[in-house]
Amino acid sequence: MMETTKKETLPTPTESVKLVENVGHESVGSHVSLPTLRSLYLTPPKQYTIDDDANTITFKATLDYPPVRRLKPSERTRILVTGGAGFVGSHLVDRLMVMGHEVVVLDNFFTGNKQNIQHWIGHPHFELVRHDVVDPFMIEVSQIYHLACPASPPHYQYNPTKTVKTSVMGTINMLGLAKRTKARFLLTSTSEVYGDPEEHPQKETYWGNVNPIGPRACYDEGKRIAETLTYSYMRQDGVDVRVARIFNTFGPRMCPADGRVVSNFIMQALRGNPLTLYGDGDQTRSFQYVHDLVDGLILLMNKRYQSPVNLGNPEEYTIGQFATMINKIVDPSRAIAIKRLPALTDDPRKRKPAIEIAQKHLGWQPRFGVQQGLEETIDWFRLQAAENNEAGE
Ligand SMILES: O=c1ccn([C@@H]2O[C@H](COP(=O)(O)OP(=O)(O)O[C@H]3OC[C@@H](O)[C@H](O)[C@H]3O)[C@@H](O)[C@H]2O)c(=O)[nH]1
Repeated sequence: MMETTKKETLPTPTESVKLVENVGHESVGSHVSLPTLRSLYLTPPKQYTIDDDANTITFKATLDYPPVRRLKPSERTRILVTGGAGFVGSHLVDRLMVMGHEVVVLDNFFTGNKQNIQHWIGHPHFELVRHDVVDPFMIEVSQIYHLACPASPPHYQYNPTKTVKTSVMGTINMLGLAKRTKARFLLTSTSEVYGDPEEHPQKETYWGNVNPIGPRACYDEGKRIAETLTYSYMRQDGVDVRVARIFNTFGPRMCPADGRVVSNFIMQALRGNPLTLYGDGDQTRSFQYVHDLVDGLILLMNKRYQSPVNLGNPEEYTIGQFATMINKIVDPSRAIAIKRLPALTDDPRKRKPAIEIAQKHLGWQPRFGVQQGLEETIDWFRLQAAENNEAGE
């Protein structure tokens, strides 16, 4: 069923409308200008040439790597990022590389994409290993950012047993590595540990309302046990741990077909198709731009706070409002068309982070308004569509 709705009124964004030009925090060396980061995904050097007559594509080696900060060897840290070729992982890798550190990426490329970190391959500070964290991995590192796990509901529900194994065995393996090497370990947990919350906004002290046998359980129970494992290794073995509970995040390098609301709505609007709204569209989410999340993760790793920390932008929208917003940015002249689909099982009705802990203990709060983040993300999706067309992919 397709219908056309009238424009909905959007809530006033809580963020100032001043555009963000710099990200990061000098206290942990993560500060960098936004144009520097944008050059890594919005204007990457073309790494192929096309011969239309012969119908061939020729890939080139990268000649110039992006500049990285000059650190003394004693200041440079060897950092492992699991899931480093994924959406969030690759932005974290960009930042750690630009900061001047040595970065080792593990990825099984189930949802990650080599292209996301292509611009670092061959760099003397960078290593890429195709590896599944379900199997043990040996290396000497000082910090571990453990991101590896599919995060989009259709991806993590595609093979739920594997998702549980990734969270449980993957986290045991990485905690074992942290224990042996005395590396600091950061788990990327999720707002999904709160399930369909009965407390709003969600504070870190809330224990959640999770259906342990539903279709989302492989992910939310998987991450809950990953948190349990993390604090068990801390108490039992003295591992120095950090836990980030990440709320809905969006940005360039989201997989256009990953099935989450931001990529679905943007792709549908760009193609001139109706936007698919699950259920009544009154369920809410709070969306943060990926650079804010990366700022928060690096601060968390480098500060001393060991309890879980919410990282998210409290700017809350109903999904119906969000559809209107995306449609308007993509094409202000187009009346929105909505295709209503049945509500998903166990879909949380509302979600919004309480961020007082991050503000107090990390000195972090989001800087990007949703509007600026969406504009940049839509620019990137447009670029992708043009490039894929050209490369015939
Ligand atoms: O096309 C769509 C896609 C999604 N939706 C709705 O939009 C809302 C958000 O859905 P998403 O799939 O983007 O993300 P969810 O909030 O359900 O899960 C996310 O939670 C936090 C993270 O850990 C993960 O990235 C992801 O699991 C849901 O209510 C969903 O039903 C639509 O209405 N239409």
